[in-house]
Amino acid sequence: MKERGRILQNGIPGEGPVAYWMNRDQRVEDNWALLEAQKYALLNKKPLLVVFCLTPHFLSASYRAYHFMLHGLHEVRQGLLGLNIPFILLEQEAPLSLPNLIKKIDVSALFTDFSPLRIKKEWVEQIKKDIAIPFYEIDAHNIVPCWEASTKKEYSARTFRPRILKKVPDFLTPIPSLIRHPYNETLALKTAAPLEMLTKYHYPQKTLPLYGGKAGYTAGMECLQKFIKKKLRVYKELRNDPTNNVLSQLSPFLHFGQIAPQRVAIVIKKHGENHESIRDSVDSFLEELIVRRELADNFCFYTPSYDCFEGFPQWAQKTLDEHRWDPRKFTYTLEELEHGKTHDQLWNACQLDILFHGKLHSWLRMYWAKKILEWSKSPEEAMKAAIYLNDCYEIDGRDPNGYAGIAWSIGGVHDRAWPERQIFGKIRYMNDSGAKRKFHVKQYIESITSNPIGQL
Ligand SMILES: Cc1cc2nc3c(=O)[nH]c(=O)nc-3n(C[C@H](O)[C@H](O)[C@H](O)COP(=O)(O)OP(=O)(O)OC[C@H]3O[C@@H](n4cnc5c(N)ncnc54)[C@H](O)[C@@H]3O)c2cc1C
Repeated sequence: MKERGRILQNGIPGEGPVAYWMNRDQRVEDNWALLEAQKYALLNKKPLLVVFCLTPHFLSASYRAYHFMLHGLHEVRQGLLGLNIPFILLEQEAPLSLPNLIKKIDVSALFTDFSPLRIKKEWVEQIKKDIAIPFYEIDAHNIVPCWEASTKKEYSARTFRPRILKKVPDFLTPIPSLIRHPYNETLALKTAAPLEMLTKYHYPQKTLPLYGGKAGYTAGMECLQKFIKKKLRVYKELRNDPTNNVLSQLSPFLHFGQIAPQRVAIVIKKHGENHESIRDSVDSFLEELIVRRELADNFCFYTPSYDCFEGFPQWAQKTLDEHRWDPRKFTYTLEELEHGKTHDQLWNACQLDILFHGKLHSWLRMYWAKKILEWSKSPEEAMKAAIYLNDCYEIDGRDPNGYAGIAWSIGGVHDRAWPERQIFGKIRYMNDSGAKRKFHVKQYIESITSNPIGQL
């Protein structure tokens, strides 16, 4: 089998259980990091436990994101209990209190999943300093581990596609199941249940929860089945039409790792093999799920400043600098943007869609971010505003896909130079005439303004 993990630190194993620090991949099923931790524990005849570190503030996440995540973790805890694997929820200064726990119960080896984001990298470095046991990282979020897919920052999907597609057959393999763990860990530790945490902390209260609390592995797999049954057939043809939303709606489940991209790819591919007539739609969906999604991880992994102007390619920085002082016909404050109070009806509807529903259609996300560039005093300000709004309100925000998508829209990342114009320079421009050619703009606006279900 191909290696999906790497050693973060060698060390001297403790005498106690093996621990999996669950972070980005919040599921029991199809989780390579948990599977590897169990393999190690079985080999060494050790108990196994899972630790989740809860921080009441995470980037700009609001209550809606915590609500979705904690419901998913509730299901994780139940699933682990049935497999004789304790689930520990660490609070206080989590995850920096993880080394204390490791020492207290003499953990023999630590496993974690992979994230290319700065915050996780910093946590890993801090924890490495404070522990002396073996520490492993497994990429359970990408089909091809990020460092295997490419060893450098890729210029675009065109350069990344052939590299990753060459490796996909080696990694898109059947996923084994966990077994009921045969070695017991009797913890003298009292640990809280995820749903208790919903009321314990005061999370940023900007939004109502979404999906009626329907989060977690079961809800994610139901969403996948619904997509296959009702929308996949027309995915390629209608994917750019927000009034006919045929997208999978899987991104919240994928973002929190409640379902595995590898499982989604296996199920979709199998369905395509059995239904030749929808082959184009299957290929189009797998391009998004595998190539575009893993390209976003590649961007964040190899670009320390993935959320800043400095993360843009040189040509984009140059052209934006040349147009830095171009007059702006409209500028808006963050508050005006946040409440959808601009002159542009379509943009306001997009922003209300984000506020009410926590998820904007793919095509509209590009339009939404590009207008923020057009109406901000500088590209830096535009990046800051777009990232804040995306991370705070989008249920799938705080994700490499979001940072790459915003950097694509505002800073030409993974794109090429286009004919030059005011403010944008050579960054690709979008306007509402383009939107009108693609879909019924008025119908979209009405569907949002007449159906508000969230609140500020
Ligand atoms: C400005 C901007 C902001 C974005 N912010 C986010 C974000 O915060 N979180 C997020 O997950 N995606 C983000 N995207 C990417 C994309 O818009 C979403 O992944 C998609 O809308 C999710 O809906 P879906 O699952 O129904 O999509 P589907 O079309 O059904 O796609 C299935 C999966 O493929 C992946 N995918 C689809 N499109 C892209 C893409 N362009 N880049 C990378 N992966 C993709 C996602 O994991 C998605 O869940 C952003 C794009 C832009 C332009």
